[in-house]
Amino acid sequence: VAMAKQSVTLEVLSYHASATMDEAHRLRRLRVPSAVHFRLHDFKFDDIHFEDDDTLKACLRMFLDLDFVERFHIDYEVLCRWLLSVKKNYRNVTYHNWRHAFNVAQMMFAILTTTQWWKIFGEIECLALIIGCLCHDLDHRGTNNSFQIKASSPLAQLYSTSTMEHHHFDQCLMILNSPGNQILANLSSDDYCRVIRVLEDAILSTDLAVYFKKRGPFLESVEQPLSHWVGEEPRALLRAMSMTVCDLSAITKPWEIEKRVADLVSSEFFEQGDMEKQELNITPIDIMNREKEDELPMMQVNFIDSICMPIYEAFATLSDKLEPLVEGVRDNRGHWIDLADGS
Ligand SMILES: CCCOc1ccc(S(=O)(=O)N2CCN(C)CC2)cc1-c1nc(CC)cc(=O)[nH]1
Ligand SMILES: [Zn+2]
Repeated sequence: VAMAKQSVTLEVLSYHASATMDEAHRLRRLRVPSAVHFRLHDFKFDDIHFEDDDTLKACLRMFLDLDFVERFHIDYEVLCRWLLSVKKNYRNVTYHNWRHAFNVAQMMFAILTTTQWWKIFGEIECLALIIGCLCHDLDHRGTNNSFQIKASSPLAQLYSTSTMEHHHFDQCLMILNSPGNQILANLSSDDYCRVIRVLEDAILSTDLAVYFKKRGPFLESVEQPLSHWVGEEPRALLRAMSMTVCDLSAITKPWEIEKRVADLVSSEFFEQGDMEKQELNITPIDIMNREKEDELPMMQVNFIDSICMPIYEAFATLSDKLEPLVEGVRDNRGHWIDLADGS
């Protein structure tokens, strides 16, 4: 019986994960426009007018232009199925959905190519970073780590720290190992192990608690010459910080985009607050409490000052090509101040 149950579980897991054969077959035959057509190098990128198919084609374009398909002998139809499976394993939640992951991956692509930092990281680490961005919030339920603990959810029993981020990594591995989705199948075992190790570190680095721990040492090293970042530890630190820079990058976008995304973030926060009131019978923290909605603009100003500005300024110090990101944050700070003053 146990074996039977085990096989059923695996069946369900692999079915749930992998997209059907014909979806992948359909996607692989579509023409994939250029990165310039999709504006994938643009820091002001906006996915609002993208159909779901366009997001998948844009991901194919990123893999092709970063030369991953050639260098890692990735079977193209397997890549199509893997992308469909990743997208399928994002839930239809307000903010932490496929579109968020897609935008985070596009920002990583834009940074790696515009700064030429792909030369510092090399192909293996770039592959892990892009896979990490696409997978970093897999199966997000629209609730944060502290909610898992408060609700003593099954995930909190599995992982006591970085609860959601461990689950996202677990989901990422499950899809990478699902039949028909094994885009890393043709890597040497050394290369495979390196990708997985960098991948785990990248996804776990998207926990803001981890970012706070690592940011100090990073900010102290930004005055170092670029050669400093070639070293193993400095490179790992730069990768971790890059994940946060991409994860929070809506704050750098033109006001219309930032406003739209902040509405999604606050809606998801308020939905969690509602659940905490109704199901857990506790008063949610201010950022998740609808009754404090009028304080939202000031919260964003604090978010920018305490979390965002330091890291974007540090990145612009490392590469002046990233100055537009800092300008975007400064501009949005002004808009949030205006809204806070009720003007
Ligand atoms: C937009 C609705 C209000 O959104 C916020 C309110 C407060 C703070 S906070 O810096 O004070 N801080 C962060 C760390 N938490 C543990 C405690 C609270 C951050 C955000 C916010 N977060 C994100 C990332 C998901 C995106 C975004 O746009 N805004
Ligand atoms: Zn995220």
